[in-house]
Amino acid sequence: MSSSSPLQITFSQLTHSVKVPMQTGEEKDERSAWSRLKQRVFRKKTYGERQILRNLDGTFLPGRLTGILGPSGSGKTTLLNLLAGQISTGSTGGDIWVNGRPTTGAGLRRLAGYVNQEDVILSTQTVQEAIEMSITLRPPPQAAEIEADDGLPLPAAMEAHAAKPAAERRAEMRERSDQALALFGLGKCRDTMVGDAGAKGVSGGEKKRTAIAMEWVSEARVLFLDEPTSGLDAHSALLATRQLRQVAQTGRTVVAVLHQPSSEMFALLDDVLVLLDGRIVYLGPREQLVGYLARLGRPCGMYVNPADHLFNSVLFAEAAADGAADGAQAQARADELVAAWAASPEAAELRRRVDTPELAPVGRAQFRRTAPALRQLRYLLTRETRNALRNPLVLSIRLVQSCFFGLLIGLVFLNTQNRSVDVQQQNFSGSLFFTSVAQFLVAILSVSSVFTAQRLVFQRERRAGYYGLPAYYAAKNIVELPIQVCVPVLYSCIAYWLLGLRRDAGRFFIFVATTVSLNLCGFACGMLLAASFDSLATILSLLPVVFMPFLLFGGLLVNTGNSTVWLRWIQWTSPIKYAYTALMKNQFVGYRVGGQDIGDAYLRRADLGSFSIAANIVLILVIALLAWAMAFVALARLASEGSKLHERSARQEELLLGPPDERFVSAQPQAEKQAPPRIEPPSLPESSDLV
Ligand SMILES: Nc1ncnc2c1ncn2[C@@H]1O[C@H](COP(=O)(O)OP(=O)(O)OP(=O)(O)O)[C@@H](O)[C@H]1O
Repeated sequence: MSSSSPLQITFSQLTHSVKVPMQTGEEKDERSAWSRLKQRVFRKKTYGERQILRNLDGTFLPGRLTGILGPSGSGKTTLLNLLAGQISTGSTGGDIWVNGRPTTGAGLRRLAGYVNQEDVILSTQTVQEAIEMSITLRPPPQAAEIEADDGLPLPAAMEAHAAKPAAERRAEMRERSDQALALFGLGKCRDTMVGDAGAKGVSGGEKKRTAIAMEWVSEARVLFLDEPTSGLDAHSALLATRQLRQVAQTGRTVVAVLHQPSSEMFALLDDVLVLLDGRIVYLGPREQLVGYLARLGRPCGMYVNPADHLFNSVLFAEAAADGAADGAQAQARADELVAAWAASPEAAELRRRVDTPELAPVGRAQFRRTAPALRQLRYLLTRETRNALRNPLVLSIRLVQSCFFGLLIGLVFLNTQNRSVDVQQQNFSGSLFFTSVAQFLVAILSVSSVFTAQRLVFQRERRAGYYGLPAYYAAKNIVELPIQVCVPVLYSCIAYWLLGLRRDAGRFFIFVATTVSLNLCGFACGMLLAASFDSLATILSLLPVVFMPFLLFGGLLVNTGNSTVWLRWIQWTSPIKYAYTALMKNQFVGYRVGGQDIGDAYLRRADLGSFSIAANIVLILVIALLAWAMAFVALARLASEGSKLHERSARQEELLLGPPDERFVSAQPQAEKQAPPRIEPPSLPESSDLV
């Protein structure tokens, strides 16, 4: 079955460089401070290329755990991200192959699971829910699909699985998540929420293992992990490495960047890649590293951790000897180590492996898949609802806030209808303006603060292929909708009657419709801001710039008919103005006090335009729709930001499914091509083996 085929990743002459601003020497001149400032501000910045990875040749083998080691800044994360298709900045050169088929990071991303340093998981999910989300939204290939790779049409095979009764599929999912919980030692905390800095949940180690388990259950045949043990205590780090080794032993290709592995952790590695200054100084079996270093004249003592020896006595030899690393000396040492590696028999053996890779076919069932859109939507609706309910503080603050504003405005302008004509005009217009401003502003702030906190989760999940943007956006809006309706309804029920606005059910419903539309508009604008800027601080500093013109042209502060002509257009962009106009017309059209018609005359003086109430409400909704659409586009950009997620994805699949590169086919005997080595499906270790 090709789904069990091992995947060997090979790369040759891999380079990566980024543009960095050039350091121009500061002149020690006698020019005035002003001249120096001018020179600084107006000087044209020049950029130079910085090579982060330099001509790397290597291979990662299936069934083996490879550890990438090296000093900070040596390019470990860059290499991992490049292969996992997580980099879009800079320029990349060289070749990458999977089982001899040419590909790029974008192609590998269709096959590989990726765990980054941050372990971003929605904080209100429990460990079990997070793992089950991965199974539901990124279902592993079913037996039928694997068979399909051997001949049957794949869609038919997928349909066969989808046709299984829901209960049966649920039982399969539960069984799979139980296996993951056992394998990664997460049984004890299965029902604990993941948590975040604000609300403590599982421990750092458990969170990391949950992130790994989420990739494991998706059955990706390749796993890239960036520092899966950082921040863990020695025992948890060892446990995590042991689990990675077990995952590798099921035939998967596992590559992890490791920092300072202990001797026990080091002993669990099958292969080691040592990077220095963006170049390889060793790549091969772990057990041969010590012998190799001894041949370089750096023998490792019997009771010394080889990883410590590597760092302290080989990579940083000069620093150890002299107490400080001189730049030129360090460079010379790096050149020497790279040259020694290039001339070594180990490098020749590696070259042979690079030139004669595994050629087993890559199957369609090996590509990572996302569940059908409807299943995504159903799942996300449940998750978003659960998330809202598990954040009762946020929900209750919004409701309490609404009551507070309703009471505040109601009590300040209590029973305005019993006051004199002048006071009524002033109080009603003031309170209706306050209503418009408060409803709009509170909606913007509440949604942008909540969503900026979830931005990273969305970005990571979207990139990891959990769901499509339409399903996410629809679920987010559907779950938010009742809240955006309840908040203004609550406000209206309190404020309308306390204020003494016209006692007429029709007018009350118009008041509610206006505040609800305005809330929805504020919600959409908040989403747009949160999708466009990455921090709440940026949004808060930008908000006055956007908000003040809306406020100024909101209808109360400036009589637009008499304002500066070329600035009047701003009023047509202001949802506050439309809401205020609708509320004012609702109150003042035909409003009579003691038989005297005071409403229409007042409205004429206010010069709020000729649009009807309905037209004003429709215009608020049009702005809301525009902001919604723009927020969708901003989210789409956010999801693909920093990655070439969809880059020629179909073309990459085609290449991976196609025949191996000619150069490898001619290099290997015919017999090997016909009968690729087969790795049996994973057999799960007993959980008791793990600790
Ligand atoms: N986009 C970029 N622009 C400029 N420099 C970059 C960029 N990406 C990486 N670098 C630089 O490339 C070098 C390698 O970075 P990388 O993150 O791969 O190192 P690392 O070995 O993973 O380090 P660490 O162990 O500290 O995480 C660093 O000096 C880093 O500053």
